[in-house]
Order: sequence, then C-alpha cells, then structure tokens
Amino acid sequence: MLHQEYYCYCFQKTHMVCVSLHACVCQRKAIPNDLNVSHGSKSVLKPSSFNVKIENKKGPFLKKDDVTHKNYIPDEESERRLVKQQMIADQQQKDIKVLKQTLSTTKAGMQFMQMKFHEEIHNIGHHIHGLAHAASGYHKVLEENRKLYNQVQDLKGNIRVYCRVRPFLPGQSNYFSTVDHIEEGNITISTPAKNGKGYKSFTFNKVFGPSATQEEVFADTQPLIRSVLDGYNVCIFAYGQTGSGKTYTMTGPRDLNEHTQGVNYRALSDLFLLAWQRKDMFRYDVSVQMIEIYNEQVRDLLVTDGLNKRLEIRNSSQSGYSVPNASLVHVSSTADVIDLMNLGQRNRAVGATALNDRSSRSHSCLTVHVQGRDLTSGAILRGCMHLVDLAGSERVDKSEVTGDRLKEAQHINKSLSALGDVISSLAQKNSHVPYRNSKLTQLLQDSLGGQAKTLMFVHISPEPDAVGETISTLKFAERVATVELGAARVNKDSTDVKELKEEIANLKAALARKGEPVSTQKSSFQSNIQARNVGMESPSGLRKPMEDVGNIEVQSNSTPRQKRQSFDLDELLGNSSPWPPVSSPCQKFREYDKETGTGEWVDKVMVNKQDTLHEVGNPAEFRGAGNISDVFYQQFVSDSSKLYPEKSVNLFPSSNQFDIAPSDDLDELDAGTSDSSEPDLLWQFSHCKLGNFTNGIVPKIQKPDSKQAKSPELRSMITRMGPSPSRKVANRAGHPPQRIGRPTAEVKRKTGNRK
Ligand SMILES: Nc1ncnc2c1ncn2[C@@H]1O[C@H](COP(=O)(O)OP(=O)(O)OP(=O)(O)O)[C@@H](O)[C@H]1O
Repeated sequence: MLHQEYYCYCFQKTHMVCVSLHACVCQRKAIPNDLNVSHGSKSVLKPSSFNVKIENKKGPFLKKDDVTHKNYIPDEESERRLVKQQMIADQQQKDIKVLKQTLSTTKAGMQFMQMKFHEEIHNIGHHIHGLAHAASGYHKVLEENRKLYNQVQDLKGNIRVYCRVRPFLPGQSNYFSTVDHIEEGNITISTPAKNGKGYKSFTFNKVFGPSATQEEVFADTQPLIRSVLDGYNVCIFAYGQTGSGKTYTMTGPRDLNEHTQGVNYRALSDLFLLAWQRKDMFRYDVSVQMIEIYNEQVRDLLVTDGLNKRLEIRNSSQSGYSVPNASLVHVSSTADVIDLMNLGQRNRAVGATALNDRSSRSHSCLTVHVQGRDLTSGAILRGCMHLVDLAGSERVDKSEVTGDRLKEAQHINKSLSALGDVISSLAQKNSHVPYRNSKLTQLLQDSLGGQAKTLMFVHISPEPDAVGETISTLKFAERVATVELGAARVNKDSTDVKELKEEIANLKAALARKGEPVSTQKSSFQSNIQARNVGMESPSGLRKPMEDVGNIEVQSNSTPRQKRQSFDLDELLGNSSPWPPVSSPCQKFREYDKETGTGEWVDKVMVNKQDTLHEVGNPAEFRGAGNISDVFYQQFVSDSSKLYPEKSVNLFPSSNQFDIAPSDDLDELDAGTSDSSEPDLLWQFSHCKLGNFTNGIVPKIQKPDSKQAKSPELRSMITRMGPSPSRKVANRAGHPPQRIGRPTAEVKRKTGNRK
C-alpha cells in the first residue's frame, strides 16, 4: 500500500516535471525572436540548436526591413525586455534546479521502489518455497495420518477394510468405469442420478485401484499376517459380488506364477521365512486345515480319498480348532503349502455362471495354526489364521443360474445375509449376535466377535451394470469397518501355565482311567495311538482328524456312577503307591510331543485367561489341581507306561470333551458361549472347583448329570487334599500347605459372576 502511494507520488512529481519542462520549452521557443530583436547580431543568450532550428524555420519569413526597424526601438524598452528575459532565464534556472532535484528524488524513489520490489519478490519466493515444501509434505502427513488412524483402529480393535477394484476383463476395454477416482483411503463411485451423474464416496483403510499388483496388496497385509507368529489370531476374508476378484486376491488366477500368487501363498511363504529368521529364538510348528462351506455343509478340502465327511464347526475357544475334525496337516515348507493348496483348490466346488466362468460356489477357509516355543523362556505362543474366500453374492437374474447353481446361489446369498445380520448386531453392539444362523458366521465367530485381528478385502467390479451391487457392497464394507473387536490379545502360555495345563491333562487322564477296566484302557489307548500313527504314516501324509486321535475320554464307556466313586479320597489314598517323580508324566509328554511334532494345541480360553488367574486366584489353591492329578495318578497308574502316553494324547483339544462331573452351570455356559462369550476355563480350574472342570467343555450330546458336581464325596475329597509333592518344596519355604476346599463358596460366587 505504502509503495503504491509512493509510486503515485513519484508519478505525480514526474508528471509535474514533464509539464514544467514542456512549459519551459514553450517559453524557450519565444525567446530567440526577442533576443534577436533587442541585440541584433549580439545575442545575449547563446542560441541552442533548437533555437537555431526555429530561427531557420522562421528565416524565410523575416524581412530585412523588420530587423532594421527594430534597431530603432528605444533603449528603455529593450532594457525592460532584457530584464524581463533575465527574470525568465533566472526563473528557468530555478525551475531546472527544482526539476533536477525532483528528478533525483524520483530516481531515489524509483531505486527505493526497486529495492522494495526485489525484497518483496524475495519474500514471495520464500513464501512460495515454504508452500511448495508444505505441499510436498502434505502427502507425507496424509500417509502418517492414515498410519495413526490404523493404529487407533488397531487399539480399538476395529475390523480393517481394504477395498480392491478389479480391472476390466479382456473384451471390456471400451467400458466406462464407475470408479470416478481413488485417493489414499477414499474411493468415489459415479452413480446414475435423475439429473445427470451423482457421486458417492467411501473411506476405507486402504483402496487398491485396478492396476494394483498382487505384491502391493500383500505388502499392506503382511504385518497383520506376521502377527500370527507373535501369537495373535488373524482372519482375512474376501468379500464382494460374484466375479469381482475375491479368488484372484486370495489365491490368484488360474495360470498361477510367482507374480500372480495371491495372499494365501504369500502369507505362508512369509511365515516360513520369518520362522526361519527367528529360528535361534523360537521353534515354530505350522499346520494347515482347509475346508469349504457348500450348501450349508462343511467339507474337508484336504481329503485324498474323495470321501466327504460331514464336519461340524465348534467354538474354537473350546478346542483351539473351529473345525476339529478336518484334516490337519503339518507343513514345513512353501512347497508343502503349494501342494496342499492345489489339492484344496481341486476339491473346491466351482461352476460356470453367466458372470464368472469359474465361480466359487462355496465359502473356502484355509486355516493356519502356528505354535511357537520360546527357546529361552519355554513360553508357548499360539496363533491361528483364517484365510477365507467367500462365495460371491449374486443376483440370480443376472447370473442366469438354474437347478443346482440356483440352489447354491440361494445358500450363498442366505449365508452372506446372515453375515450382514451379524455385522449389524456387532456394529450396534447388541447383546445377542446371531452367529448361529449360518455355518459361515459360526466359522467366523471368533474373528468377528473375538480378540482377533481381522481384515476384510472388499472387492468391486468397475462395470456400469454392476453399480448397484458395487454401492451396496461398499455400504456393507463401511459398516464392517465400524465393528470394534477390542484390542487383539496374544495367546501366550508362560511355563507355569503350561505346567498347570499338563497337570490338568494328567488329572483328566487319571479320571478317565478310574472309570475304565484296565483291559479297555489299554486297548483304547493302543487303538488311538494306532489311529494316530496310521494318520501320520499315510502315504498322503495327512494326519487323522483330531477327534480320532485325541478323544480317548469320549470313547470311555464308564457310567457317571462309576466316575463318582472315583472321588473317594480315602480309597484313593489307601491304595496309593509312593509319589512318582512328578516330572515324569510331563516329560513323557514332551518327548512324545517332540516325536510327533504335533505340539500342544490347548484351549485358547485357558491361555487368554491366565492373567485372571494371577489376579484373582490364590496360587496355592491353584496348585491343588496338581494334587488331584497326582492322587489319581497314584491311585490308578501303578504302571506308569500305560498312562503317560495317553496323557500326552489327552492334551489335545478333543480331550476337553471328557465328562465327569458336570454341573447345572454347564448347560448355561454352553448356551452362553455358543453365540458370543467364551468360558473361563482356566479361571475355574484355578480355583479347584472340581465340579467345574468340565464346564463348557462337554459336548451337548453328552447330557451331564448336574448333581454330580456337587456330590459330597467330591467336596470332601477336594477339601482334604494336600499339596502335591511337586509343590511341597515351595510350600515348605515358609507357607503352610493351604487347603483347597475352603474357598469353594467364594469361588462359586466368582464363577457365577463371570458368566
Ligand atoms: N486384480 C485383477 N487383475 C486381473 N484379473 C483379475 C483381477 N481380479 C479378478 N480378475 C479376473 O476376474 C475374473 C473373476 O475373478 P474371480 O474368480 O477371482 O472372482 P470372484 O469374486 O472370486 O468370483 P466368484 O465369487 O464368482 O467366485 C477372473 O478371470 C480373474 O482372473
């Protein structure tokens, strides 16, 4: 502003100077005539070239007489004129001086302005540079924000949602895409509207455009997958309308190569790589299951005999497995995985529809179980990863399916709508979540409502005629993104907890023994081991399903009455042999475990609740569980070789199905856990409420006698039980052995509260 004023001022000055100069020139024009007249040939003022020119111009018009005549002008007059001219000359000198001054002031002003101008240009340059810097940092900040947002979501446990847009297929090159633009986590879809075009934007954790490669997609998924090795449960599922690219993302195209491999292959390769990198710290065992849900039936995709067993989905918190009867195959290299997946893909139900010539007609799930043993602390980490390729939703009028295909489509749509209901309930934080309405939601129960890290790939097709499905798919995905699972938790067993679990397993084995005649026990055990070995050594390399190998207790034909008798402590103690070295059964188990390489797939809930154990439980009380195990051990296992191997077998999840002293609580718990909550098994064990040992772990088919848990024999036995020899040393160190019966009432109350 200041500069502008100054500039105006200078302009005015300059203008004035010009006007003055002009006046001066005009005056000067008049001078020569006067001078000539007054002095004749003696001119007072030296004629300038200008004057000369004027003179010359005027020359032809001046006559000789005029000049002569003028010589007669009186001196007075000429003097007066001379003075006047002198005055004019003086005045002009003054004006010139002023003009010179003005000129120099103007010059200075101009210089000042120039300087200011440069200064300003420089400042603007700086400013622009700053803006350019800020602009370049803007994307960095955006990226940072996205990361932070993801971290916050992780903390809240939100389901992550990545969106992927399929490119046009060959032959569709002249189609218009409905995807208007993609920016970071934003995707805008152009929709047909009454008056021209409308736009709808959606925000997700990440959006992959049509040109995104399999490698790029995996790079953003890798950290999640890697956390399986750290003991987290992970679920990645692909959702979208039929033909939108779900199988492509999860598995890859038909002509599979290193570049086109999907998330499944890359995930397992990466797990092996990481396991190898950590080999000095951890020893990992990786096993794989692959199933599909076809027309609401669960089928094993890793069968080689072509037989289709009917499989059941269980709450995995009870056994560590969602589908315990499905083949579980130990894998130790990427090549193993590729073989298995190829087998699974061959067994999968696919069919041609008008929308996809190789449409998946089932939901497939590849489950990877990882168990890591910390070589220094002995702690066990257990992670499980579901990689789910859902069948695509389809409008049967478009897919033009009939007959079997139509039936499949109806099942697919029904189960996807059940998934939608579950998501809605979770998003609204309803107390009841209808997981039971479909096999798919039962399978995903732990991943959608548990403490897993869950990622959904939502797929969309870019074709204009799919825009309706695209919008509804994206709306569903936005809803999924609002579901909070709670922060994911690591499944980690400290060595203490591991020991306690082993003792619990021993106890269960002993209880099982008590109710069986010795001959039956032996044959039962042998047949199971045989079954196991057959599974291990089968040419296909596939293991026998878990239920076949670990379910000795279930096969027990002992009656509840017989079991109840087993709790008579006097009888137990009376017949007891000396304390065996306590380490031996566990040691046996470990050796067996090493041999088979199967690992101890133990109940997830037990692990998850170990903190609770430390918080609320009296360690001495907890140790009591070991006493029971030891007592039974003495009572029934004089020949330890008969028992120990079985104990190791019992450590497998299906051993949880052992039923001895169920209570009324059981049914409630079972019902309660069926939909959303998980039983707190370890907590119950930790309080040595023997009657509760089987809570939540008995299959419904074995209807329990609820009275037994509260039998007086059992109570008295618990009350009178002393510490285990294994814990005697600890007890002697200043602590009197604590009786475990005393806190029963309190324990009962706590157990009740937790339900
Ligand atoms: N990102 C991609 N790049 C190249 N081709 C792709 C991509 N995604 C999908 N395709 C191709 O699109 C077709 C349909 O993909 P795909 O079979 O994976 O769909 P889908 O969602 O699994 O279908 P459905 O639900 O019917 O099984 C296939 O030919 C596949 O190769």
